[in-house]
Amino acid sequence: MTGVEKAYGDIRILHGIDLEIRDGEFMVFVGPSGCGKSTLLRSIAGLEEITGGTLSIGGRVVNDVPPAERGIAMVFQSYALYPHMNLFDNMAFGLKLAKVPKAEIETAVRNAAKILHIEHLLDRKPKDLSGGQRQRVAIGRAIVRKPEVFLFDEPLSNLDAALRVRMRYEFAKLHEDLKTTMIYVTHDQVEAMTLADRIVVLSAGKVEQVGSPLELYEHPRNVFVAGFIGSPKMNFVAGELVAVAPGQVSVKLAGSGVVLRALVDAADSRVGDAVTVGVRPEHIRQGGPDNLLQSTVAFVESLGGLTFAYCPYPGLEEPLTCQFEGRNGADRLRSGQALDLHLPAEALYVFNAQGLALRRLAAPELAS
Ligand SMILES: Nc1ncnc2c1ncn2[C@@H]1O[C@H](COP(=O)(O)OP(=O)(O)OP(=O)(O)O)[C@@H](O)[C@H]1O
Repeated sequence: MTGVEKAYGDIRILHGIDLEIRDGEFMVFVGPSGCGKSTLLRSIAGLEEITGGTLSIGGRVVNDVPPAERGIAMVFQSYALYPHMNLFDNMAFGLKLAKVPKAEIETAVRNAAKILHIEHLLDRKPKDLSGGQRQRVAIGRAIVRKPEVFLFDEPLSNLDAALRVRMRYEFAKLHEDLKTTMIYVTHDQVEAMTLADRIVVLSAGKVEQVGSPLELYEHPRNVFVAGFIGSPKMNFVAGELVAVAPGQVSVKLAGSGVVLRALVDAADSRVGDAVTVGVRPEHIRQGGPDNLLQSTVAFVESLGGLTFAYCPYPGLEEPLTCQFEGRNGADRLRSGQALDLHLPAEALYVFNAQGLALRRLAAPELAS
């Protein structure tokens, strides 16, 4: 798609989206509530008419093609099953309307039911199913149509946490089996990270970045993507550049005046520039040779395998979130305890006053 725009009257929702989705790709649209991801998906489906730009599917411009002729099948968050029909009829309905021969419908529905492990439920009505089973029927209804593209709008958001994890795996498997292009909308970045071949991060109707999950995690383009991708969220600290050398900068932190070194490409940056330093909770260490912040632990959360320590620091509105492995004594951390936090230079991100990331140098020691 190129320059895709959507407005309701004067209210512009999508601001010129350029995006290419590859054949067979699992593409996830992610972003905060209201950013326009459902609108973009519905525009692809043809359920919304775009107000600018060009939308093509498989090389054919579909701007004026009705939804039923776009070769897509959409699965909604609400499942939209027909309550009075049993599962077989729910899945067969679209094919019956399209006057597909009976034997062919029978085969298609039974195949889809097999893929989704709901063969034994075909006589039941939707009300006699669990949430996860209803979700499968909704997917089954899409599968029988053999679309070129599957569109999923927050399909897991009505399910409980354990079932979401299970269904996440089922989605990944479905994609592996069918190898059909899938576009999946979610506001949950963990879902995006685990399912996607590539992720599109959207905010306020614009694309912030497109890339593989690890590209976005390791090389976010800007503060928004850095803060959105990764769990727990990246910590941010305001500061000012006090030294600029090839491949590295030194940043004086606002509030404390502590100077941290970061291995980033300093091109176009100058001493005196206002910057934001970012560090992921999982990259903070207890003690180390340099880049140290002396803090007092305010609060500890132990999850067994992992321990989170929340550590206030002068100049920070919120305490730094630090994530430690449960072993090596991290499980004995207590609130009130003094802690030297080591922020490794190669793990730091630096963003300029416009919020754009200075290019990070490869950090192989962190990749493992
Ligand atoms: N028919 C409409 N008329 C006017 N504004 C609309 C209409 N439909 C959606 N919007 C607005 O468009 C914006 C984007 O909505 P959209 O549903 O695409 O967001 P989203 O990113 O999918 O959010 P969520 O995760 O909350 O569903 C929202 O601000 C919404 O209020």
